Amino acid sequence: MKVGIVGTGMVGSAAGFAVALTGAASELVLIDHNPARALAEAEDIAHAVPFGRPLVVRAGGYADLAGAGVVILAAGVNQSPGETRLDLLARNAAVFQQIVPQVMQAAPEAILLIATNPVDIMTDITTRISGLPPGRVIGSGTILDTARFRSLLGRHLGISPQSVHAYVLGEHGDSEVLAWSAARAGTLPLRDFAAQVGAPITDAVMAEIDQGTRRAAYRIIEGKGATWYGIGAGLARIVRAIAGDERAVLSVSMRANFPGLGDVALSVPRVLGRDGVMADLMPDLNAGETEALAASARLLWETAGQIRL
Ligand SMILES: NC(=O)C1=CN([C@@H]2O[C@H](COP(=O)(O)OP(=O)(O)OC[C@H]3O[C@@H](n4cnc5c(N)ncnc54)[C@H](O)[C@@H]3O)[C@@H](O)[C@H]2O)C=CC1
Ligand SMILES: CC(=O)C(=O)O
Repeated sequence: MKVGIVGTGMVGSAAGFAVALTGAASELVLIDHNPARALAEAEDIAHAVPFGRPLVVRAGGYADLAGAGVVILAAGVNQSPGETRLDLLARNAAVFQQIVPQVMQAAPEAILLIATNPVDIMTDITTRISGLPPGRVIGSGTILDTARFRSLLGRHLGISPQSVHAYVLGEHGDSEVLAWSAARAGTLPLRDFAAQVGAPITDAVMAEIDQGTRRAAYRIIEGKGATWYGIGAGLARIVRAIAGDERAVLSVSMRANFPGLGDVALSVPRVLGRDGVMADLMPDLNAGETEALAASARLLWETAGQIRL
């Protein structure tokens, strides 16, 4: 499958690198406002191909997206230390008003995969600008937060994150909801597994994992200016699910009806295949998690409502 990436800064190039190593695509086209950057990233990623999977990589313009199955949108500004993702909205909405029509003109059949922050609102905006069915405009949403949650739970339990089945829901941002009550490890409910291995989930453990997940981006940005490896791998994972028609269950963002509110883009676990989102799966939540998810949805709905297109 041909994959395009618009915005080849840290996130876009990390996604391209992960696609090259995992074989999620057969052809990669890199586009950036700064053509020299796209050219340099294409050349650098091409040098990883002999160590990865067969792939043709090149820099190009929008017309080169023709025939792409997925186009990743990672263009725009990122957070400076102390900024929230929502602080980026006005600047990145202006960027998307410029790029989405050009992508649509060149590749009307493509599934759009949004990484730019605030990713849920950018997914909402892209759905509205493109006119595509919502299931074909996918935000990376909480795929990264879910990976962070699983990684910390796996470390606490002494098992691989691949054996942890837990999700982060709602906003990819400060109001996100860690779905503790639906979490499982191996075949067991999380707390039963934790008791068996002598690593109980105490309030202190929950607080530490919550902050470790929710505040991860802030810590990394403080230390090295931006985050890119985790999201690059997450974007490649989504591309692979689509390209292989995998029907994989991943927590991603999409504009959909939220009960009692209306249409809003946020993350729940969703089934992903060749045509994009095939189904939404709402985990069993306790009362506190249900309330937190409704609050996250309301925040996103109100913020998206402020954007005039
Ligand atoms: N969804 C997620 O989980 C994550 C999202 N992000 C977000 O991804 C976005 C990109 O972050 P970075 O790659 O670190 O930023 P970056 O500054 O390294 O790269 C952004 C790229 O976008 C390009 N660009 C800007 N305007 C453009 C336009 N009109 N057309 C084409 N290209 C344009 C720039 O030239 C630059 O190369 C940010 O909004 C960041 O917050 C970052 C990490 C995780
Ligand atoms: C920057 C960002 O959104 C993240 O690393 O979660």
